[in-house]
Amino acid sequence: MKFVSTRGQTKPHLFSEAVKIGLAPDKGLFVPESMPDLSQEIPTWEGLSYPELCYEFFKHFATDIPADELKSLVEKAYSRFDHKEHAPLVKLSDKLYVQELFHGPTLAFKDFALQLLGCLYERQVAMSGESINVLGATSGDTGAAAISGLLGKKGVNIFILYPDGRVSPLQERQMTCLEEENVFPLCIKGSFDDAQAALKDVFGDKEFSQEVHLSAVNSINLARILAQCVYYIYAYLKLPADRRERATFVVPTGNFGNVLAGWMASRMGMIVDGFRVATNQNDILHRFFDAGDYSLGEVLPSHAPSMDIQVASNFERFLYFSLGGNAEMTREIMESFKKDGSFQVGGMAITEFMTSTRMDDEEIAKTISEVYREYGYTADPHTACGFKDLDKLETAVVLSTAHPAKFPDVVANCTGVEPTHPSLEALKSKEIRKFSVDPDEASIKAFIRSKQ
Ligand SMILES: Cc1ncc(COP(=O)(O)O)c(C=O)c1O
Ligand SMILES: N[C@@H](CCOP(=O)(O)O)C(=O)O
Repeated sequence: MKFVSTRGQTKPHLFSEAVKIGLAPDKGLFVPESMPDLSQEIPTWEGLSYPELCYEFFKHFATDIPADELKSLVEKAYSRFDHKEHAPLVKLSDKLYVQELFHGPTLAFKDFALQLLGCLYERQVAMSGESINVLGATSGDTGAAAISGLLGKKGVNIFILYPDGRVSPLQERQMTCLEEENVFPLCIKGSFDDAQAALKDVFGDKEFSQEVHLSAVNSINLARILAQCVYYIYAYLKLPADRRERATFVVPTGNFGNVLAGWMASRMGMIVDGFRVATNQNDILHRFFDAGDYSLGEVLPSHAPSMDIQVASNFERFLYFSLGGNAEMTREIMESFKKDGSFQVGGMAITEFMTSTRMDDEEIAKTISEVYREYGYTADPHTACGFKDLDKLETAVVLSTAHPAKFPDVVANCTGVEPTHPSLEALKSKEIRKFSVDPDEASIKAFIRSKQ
């Protein structure tokens, strides 16, 4: 299996090479050259453990990694989860399920991909003998998960950009209360979009990328998306057989990596009724799926800070596939979006298979209270965005993307009970260590160089 760029100006790469590069040199995103048809295999995976399922899935993509090595990488990646099922499916009613994706080391769904990516990078460093510099941008959860996935791995420096004051206090502590010399939390003035735009400019400098062996941990990295496909298939196989094809996955959405992963799994043969993109008040994606309007607005802080995003990276992959793999058109649209901050849908079909909802802060708070009262279930503010208009769906699987204890204040206000988690409690007495940088290419490159 090879991977090509959504912008069509990069030669096809094998899995390990595409993972190492992260962003394609033509500034596009890597995607599989063709989608494997897994429709016959998926039913045979019923009953597999999470790591077993992950291995079966990755065999189709990581074709340049020997099978026994891939198996042990996957086993190691999922050894630090605190639930034996890793991604348990909780039934709230006959028609309503929640898939809990917060049982990894940093209590958010990002752990599923970043624990694995950490192991893939460790293998790469061991094989090449070259150190790497990992650069990421976060609105709260990717940063902590990336640091956890890479902690203690030899030959890796970690630089994480995040918007100062716009992640939850405990999310910030997860990134900054560490004593490791090779971890650099970099706060910037501005929004996550500013951090992500600067990061893409840094990756866009091919010479610099090669000079410092730069690697990506955001969902621009194709390994992130592929790893996230697995829990959809896991949930699908845990549903009663007669509900599977009637199910809609409801996905709290920001950078569009999570829902894209599910949608890709469906294109490989996981037959479901559809996907629901659930946004907070930063609703560019809702406006697109609802009315075909893809135009930038200002990023507004919300109760669900990790979804305070307007420029969703993975929308480019969705565009590429929806345009039938037309890289030239994808490139033109993305370039004009960068210039004008909007684009017209034109001939692109928006299907009922991907629908959307939006919630403002008032609705998020109301929903956390209602879900707690009605089902005795504590939803974090991101997960809460998924609980809208569910009566319109035959069967809903809401992805629970973060542990409520990461956002204790808003949850306690809505339920009367403060959610806690021992790993977060332990951080409260530790010292914060962070660095300030300007969110521009030159300042970030200078900082990275100064740490070589
Ligand atoms: C808790 C939480 N929920 C949902 C999302 C949105 O996921 P995605 O960016 O993949 O759309 C994020 C951030 O990515 C998050 O951290
Ligand atoms: N919400 C994310 C934003 C980055 O998304 P990613 O999936 O591209 O890493 C975060 O928590 O940082």
